[in-house]
Amino acid sequence: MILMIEIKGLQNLVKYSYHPPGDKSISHRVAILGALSNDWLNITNFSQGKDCFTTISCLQEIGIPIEVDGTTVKIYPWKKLKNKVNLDCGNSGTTARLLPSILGGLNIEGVLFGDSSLSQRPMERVITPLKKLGGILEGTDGKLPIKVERGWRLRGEKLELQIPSAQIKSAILLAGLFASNPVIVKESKVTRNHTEIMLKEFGINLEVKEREITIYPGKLVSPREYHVVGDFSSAAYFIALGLLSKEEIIEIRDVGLNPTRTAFLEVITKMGAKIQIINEKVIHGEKMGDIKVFPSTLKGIEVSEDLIPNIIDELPLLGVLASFAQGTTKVVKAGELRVKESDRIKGTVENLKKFGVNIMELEDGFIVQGGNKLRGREIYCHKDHRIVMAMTVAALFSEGNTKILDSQWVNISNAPFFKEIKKIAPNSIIDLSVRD
Ligand SMILES: O=C(O)C1=C[C@@H](OP(=O)(O)O)[C@@H](O)[C@H](O)C1
Ligand SMILES: C=C(OP(=O)(O)O)C(=O)O
Repeated sequence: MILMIEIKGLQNLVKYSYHPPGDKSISHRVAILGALSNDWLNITNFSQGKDCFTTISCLQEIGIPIEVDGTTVKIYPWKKLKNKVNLDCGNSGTTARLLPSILGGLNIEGVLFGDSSLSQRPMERVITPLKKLGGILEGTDGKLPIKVERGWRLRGEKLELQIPSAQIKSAILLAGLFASNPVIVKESKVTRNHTEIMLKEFGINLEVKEREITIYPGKLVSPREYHVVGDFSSAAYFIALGLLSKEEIIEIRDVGLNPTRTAFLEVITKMGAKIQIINEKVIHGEKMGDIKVFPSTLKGIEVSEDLIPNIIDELPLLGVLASFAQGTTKVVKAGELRVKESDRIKGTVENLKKFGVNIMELEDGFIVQGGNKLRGREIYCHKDHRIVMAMTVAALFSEGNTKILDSQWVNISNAPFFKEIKKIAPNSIIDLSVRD
């Protein structure tokens, strides 16, 4: 694994067809629903991110028989689960926020904990709504560790969410599977809807009216085979490379195009990006297709507030693209970025400033004055995969060399990231890893 890298900027890029790894959000969910269905399930193109294997090892820890062979994951029916578990959720917010509902629903006592980053992230946002449904659980000052007790008696309630978060919505919907009556969740803004789509794929009766979702408790039925579409968020870095390149170099293949995930495409198109979507189809209710990316001259934009939840993980990358665009780009109402794996507003602003970008930090976003000429630097990405990948794009279009001190964190969502980057930028990546 590459631990520390140096990136030589402004080298020749090579034409490449990028197949992103399986979608991270969908992989977490299909592993969880597969485990709950208590039947066989063969999952192909499972995510290559460590976070999804964290979910798998937590499920194995509670007694679900799961075999992993590369990107194929086989889930088997189970007879007896453990009564009491300690679950290490590592760096993964999705794991820590979705699994309390599973422990409660399956009547397992447990403690969920995580690494130093995850231990700083807010958990009250799932604890409070789960308690309203009848869940018995407690956090530690609103954070991890979370202690889940046995004996949940979940009832149907209508919950209105103030924070736009697919993880909170999904925690409630998963608890709804075990409730005595239908559970209704009303979102303040549309967030990614993979849980809703997948629950239907597993035979659950679910109604969606605008931002209001009703789940009718029921037994999950395994589809037996599930192919995960390519991860749009991983593809975004490669789309950015294709836009900034002087020549046409990138085509993205078999990528998820669920509209609640692709606000990045909407925003960059408004900035002047030339892209073409082809070969669209739907699998397991999820839209997918190929994206052709053409070199583009970009202009600054004010990102619409309503789109923020659907572009949230791509905002550091948008900061990078805005650095090369003409004019001003403004991102506001994105305070959620401060409570991700790191403070992503700080990490984006601090690092782009090092590259020489004219960027200003706001409480809930940032303002970039475009038209910058970037210069390579030594940077630290606060052990955050999305910051490492965004800054790699910046480094490839900077003069001189950039050293990324903590590049290994890409493995959280996309372990083969640098292997793939080397195929597009063969002379740009120098591996500085020190191995024993
Ligand atoms: O549900 C999910 O799979 C995710 C939801 C988002 O988090 P929030 O729910 O906290 O917005 C996103 O940032 C994260 O990468 C994955
Ligand atoms: C925020 C992220 O994930 P999680 O919340 O699952 O840690 C992410 O992948 O950018």
